[in-house]
Amino acid sequence: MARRPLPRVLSKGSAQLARSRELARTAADSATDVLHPLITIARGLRRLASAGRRRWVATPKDKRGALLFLVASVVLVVTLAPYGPLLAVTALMATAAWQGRDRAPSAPDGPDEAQVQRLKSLYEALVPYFSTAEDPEPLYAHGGDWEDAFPEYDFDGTGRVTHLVINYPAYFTDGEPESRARIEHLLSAKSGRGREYHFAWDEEGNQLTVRVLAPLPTDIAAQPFVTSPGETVLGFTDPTRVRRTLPLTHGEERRDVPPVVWRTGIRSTEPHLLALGQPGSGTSTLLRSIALQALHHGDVVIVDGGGTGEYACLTGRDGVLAVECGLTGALASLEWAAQETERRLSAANRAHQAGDPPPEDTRRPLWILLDRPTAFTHLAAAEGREDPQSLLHVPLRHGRPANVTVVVAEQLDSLETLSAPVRQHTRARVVLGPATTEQLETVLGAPPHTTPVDQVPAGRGYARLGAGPVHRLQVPATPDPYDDATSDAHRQAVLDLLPPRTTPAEDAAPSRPVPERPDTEALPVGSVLLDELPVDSVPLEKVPVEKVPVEKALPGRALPDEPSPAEADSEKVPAGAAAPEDTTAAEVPREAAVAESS
Ligand SMILES: Nc1ncnc2c1ncn2[C@@H]1O[C@H](COP(=O)(O)OP(=O)(O)OP(=O)(O)O)[C@@H](O)[C@H]1O
Repeated sequence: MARRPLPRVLSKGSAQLARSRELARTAADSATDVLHPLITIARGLRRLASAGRRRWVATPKDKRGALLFLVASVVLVVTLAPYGPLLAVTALMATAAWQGRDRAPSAPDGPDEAQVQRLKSLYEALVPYFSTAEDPEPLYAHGGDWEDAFPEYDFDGTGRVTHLVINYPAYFTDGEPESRARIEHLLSAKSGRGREYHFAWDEEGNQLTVRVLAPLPTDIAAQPFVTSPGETVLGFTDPTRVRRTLPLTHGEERRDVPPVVWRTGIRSTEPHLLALGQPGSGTSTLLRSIALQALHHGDVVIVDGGGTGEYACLTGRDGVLAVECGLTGALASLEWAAQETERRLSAANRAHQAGDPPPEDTRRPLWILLDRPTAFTHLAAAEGREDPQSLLHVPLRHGRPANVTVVVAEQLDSLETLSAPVRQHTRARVVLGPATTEQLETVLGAPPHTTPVDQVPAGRGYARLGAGPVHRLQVPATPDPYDDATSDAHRQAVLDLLPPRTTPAEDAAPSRPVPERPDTEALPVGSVLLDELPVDSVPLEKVPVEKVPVEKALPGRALPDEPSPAEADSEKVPAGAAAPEDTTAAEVPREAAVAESS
């Protein structure tokens, strides 16, 4: 996002201030140049005086008389000698100038021997890639001159390259991803592993700029972010691609960090998101972070296929319509969400035709957050029931004008099990945790311009909004507050963001009778059913895993004792059981449109 311009008065004032500062700086520089000899002599006199004082203090008291006599004799001789005072003052000034000279060792002009060795070895390593036998004047040749090839370089304190500009011949195939990847791999290996490098290819100028990226901050906790409605902070990134910053607090400290902001709603070009990662990479944490932000302005339905109760803290909170951990509940909630999307669309259409603004009840954002939906896919196939993913088709396809947003978190290995609409309509993408370049490219649709590192902290990865640039991403720490391993500060940060409970804890005791409810089919399309449901919850500190069972509230439905899908997965699905047809469809190419996060 472009920075908002300063008000005119302010920007004019600051321009004048900057000009005055510049003038003052120039005047000070000129004065320093003119007065430099005087400054040097004054510094020398000061040094001579302090040396004299030291000498006087160091002289034993009984010898001070003799010393004083010697000095007085010299002064007398000098005074009486022809031109003596003049010569003495000249000698004193010369000595002071010598003593007052700047003694700081001047910085070496070029690289030291070890640095030259590093640059030479990089140059030699690049020769096979940047030379050809037909080139009459090769820029790269064994034993050749590296200085023409590397016009700019910088090293850190340990002597490793931190910035390098590389000239390469025009015939190098810099338009081919494979050729680039080879060079990038070689440079990151030769410049020192364990760091992340950013590569900027200037195809016009035949120059490659390599930069070492500072690690992204991993200590940013969940907190209220300064964003507009419709903006969700996915995490934080480098300042190179994103010019906007968000003011954040970190304990006592305040700092500005560039965010990756995802825009949803009617004008969004990537209204739904897919987050993928290895187990434990932090996709559930990302979903929790999104849920906490979504609850500021909207309602949330959570479908948790992982079945580990990671969203229990949201159960019964204001705006949380359901937290489903079982197949029956997931199906009921998603069916309702599909109907609600249709209702909103037709209500908005009727209003458009009547020339009215969209009705109020179609404007409040509705978020459908699914964690590991493929766990339900396997379970549904084993039980011969409908795949919950098939119910996402309507919200995915028509969600944008209806203010319905779908976020899916899944494990990388299950990408193929995601249904075609999920892969097609989720144009905002996130990959967290370790991933190969091929996996990143498959999910994001483009390779990142940085090298992946071996050790990735939880919540670290890449994000791409539509066809925009690939950003490095660090998700803010938003742990499950009921997890024993969560630190007190992080737990409190999440608890502070939770909306109040809609259902008081005492009312939501497990013994509370379930009210009589009509069957969903009998309800008028769009009835807000879920937010009136009882919440099986007990006081915060006692209950980690409770859900809002839609099915309990629907007397018409059978209520089997459901195992968590994760368990059922392993128990009921025979190894190699085929998934339903639509879930094994070949990878649909990602049509991307974009959004720049900044
Ligand atoms: N952004 C983050 N900052 C700090 N810690 C994180 C972050 N993301 C995740 N973690 C920590 O990493 C661990 C795994 O996170 P999480 O449960 O979100 O991963 P996951 O991908 O959903 O894994 P699984 O599918 O196995 O549950 C948790 O202990 C969590 O607190």
